[in-house]
Amino acid sequence: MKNRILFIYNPLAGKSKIKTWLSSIVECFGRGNYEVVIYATKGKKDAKNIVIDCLKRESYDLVVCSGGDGTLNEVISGIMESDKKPVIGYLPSGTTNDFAYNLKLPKSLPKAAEVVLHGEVFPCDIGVINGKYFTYTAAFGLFTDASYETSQAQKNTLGRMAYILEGIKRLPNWKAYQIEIHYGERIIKDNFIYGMVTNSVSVGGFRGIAGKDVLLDDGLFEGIFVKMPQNVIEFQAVINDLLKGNLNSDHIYYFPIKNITLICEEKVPWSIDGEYGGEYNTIEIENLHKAISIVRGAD
Ligand SMILES: Nc1ncnc2c1ncn2[C@@H]1O[C@H](COP(=O)(O)OP(=O)(O)OP(=O)(O)O)[C@@H](O)[C@H]1O
Repeated sequence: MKNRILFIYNPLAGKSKIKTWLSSIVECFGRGNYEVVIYATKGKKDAKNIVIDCLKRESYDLVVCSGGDGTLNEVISGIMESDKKPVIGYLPSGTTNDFAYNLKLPKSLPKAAEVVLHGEVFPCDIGVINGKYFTYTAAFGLFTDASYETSQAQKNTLGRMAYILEGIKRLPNWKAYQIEIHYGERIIKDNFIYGMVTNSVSVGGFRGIAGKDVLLDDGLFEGIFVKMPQNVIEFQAVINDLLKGNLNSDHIYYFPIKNITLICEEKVPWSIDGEYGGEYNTIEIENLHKAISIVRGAD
């Protein structure tokens, strides 16, 4: 009997790059002796629902998705909510593809399809934030709403520049949240303009933003929380430190996280893997150690 691939792609992700390569990808899977079941997503949550539905009815050896970090999040969430846990393959075709950078995947989609068939399967940590899964980042504050409020049309025209322009528009309106952070035995109370819990060397296309110690399977996330600057010069210095991954700054709390709770009197909007994740007073985040199996490329 042939091995089976469930292949889900977002036809609008990035600049609809997938449409050029669809046939080459299916041919590649065919050469690998796989039977391929294909779905194009039609909107939000579609990828997640397809995974849950298909895995309920049948068995697949691989679930492969093509799209950006949002589509990957939905596929992983679908697998996390299913009883079956097939290996995940990823063909990055989104705008920034942050998580793909961790997986050392080629930019060429047919080459990434070869990696899906012949790469290394490795167990990867996944995050859960108030019951929702995340692959590589959960964040609040400065710029984070740009990640989900930038329109697909803008992204399709300008690529990653669309996110940067949306981010710049928000610069004059930075806001601080008074938050109590509980992790391990420690409690931190401060005013924060930005916070991120991440498992990625790249966030928003900025490489090295989470420091040099990122491992996807160590059971730990990197936590980065930026205190409110006192003036514009301090603000500029903090942004520079953050974007350069200079995290040993007096303005930044930076520490490893297994579990964390954040409490704020006002509701804080969160971005989860670059999509809108809801607004909360209390946030609980946990690292689910080696919860999924995903294919990665070689160095
Ligand atoms: N046919 C569709 N029409 C509109 N939205 C879709 C469609 N298919 C999927 N989506 C939604 O679009 C969102 C963003 O998609 P995705 O992450 O794949 O691409 P992207 O935004 O271009 O890439 P990136 O996340 O790297 O910026 C996802 O949350 C997904 O649910």
